[in-house]
Amino acid sequence: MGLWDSLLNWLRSLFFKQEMELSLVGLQNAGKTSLVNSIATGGYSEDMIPTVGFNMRKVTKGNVTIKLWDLGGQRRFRTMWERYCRGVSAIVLMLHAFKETSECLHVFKHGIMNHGFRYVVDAADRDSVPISRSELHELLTKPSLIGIPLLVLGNKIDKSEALAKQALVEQLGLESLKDREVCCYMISCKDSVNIDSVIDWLIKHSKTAG
Ligand SMILES: Nc1nc2c(ncn2[C@@H]2O[C@H](COP(=O)(O)OP(=O)(O)OP(=O)(O)O)[C@@H](O)[C@H]2O)c(=O)[nH]1
Ligand SMILES: [Mg+2]
Repeated sequence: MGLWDSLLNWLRSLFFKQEMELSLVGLQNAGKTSLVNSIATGGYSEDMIPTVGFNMRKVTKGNVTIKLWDLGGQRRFRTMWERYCRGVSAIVLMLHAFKETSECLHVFKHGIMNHGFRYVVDAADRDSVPISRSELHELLTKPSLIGIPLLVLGNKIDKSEALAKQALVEQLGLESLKDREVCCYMISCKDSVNIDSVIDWLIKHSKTAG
């Protein structure tokens, strides 16, 4: 980048500061805190501690300061989601979407957990799409959240059992959401797949600071 371009960018950043606030919701183990780390530093770790309550992180990308409310996904924290979604520029729903294979169903129907088996998923993972669907639709019925754009992120596409985007959109019933903008990306925090698209989407939804 030339000196002139750098100077222009610097001037632009002085005059066009943007800011946004968003809330990350989704079941436990979906990868919400991993996404925050990925956006903030590009780092990734297998050893994550479940979020208790919530964390707030501020991340700056170019001219945009993003205030992220990273909410705990365990059942006892889900009643807080609505409070932290009020007035934000966007709601981000994250989930790990795994398809149910016939072998997988067999394992669960017969209550066998064979650790040599290729599709070893725990019960919470197996149910994550239907539970995410009902939590999402319940959240979005709240009058305080009408019209807030929704970004759905299907995480962990590095895994072979990950669902395809179309299947995820259908299983979450996203097409029935008519009162707001809805967008969906399939991502991997582990392999940094589509994290750039997520950041671009967020930046497009920021507002000029008042
Ligand atoms: N394979 C794979 N694992 C991931 C990915 N993203 C996150 N994980 C793993 O998923 C686990 C849970 O990640 P967290 O970021 O703590 O999940 P969370 O949604 O913040 O969970 P709560 O805070 O309990 O709501 C961790 O072991 C991560 O390493 C991914 O893209 N691929
Ligand atoms: Mg977390």
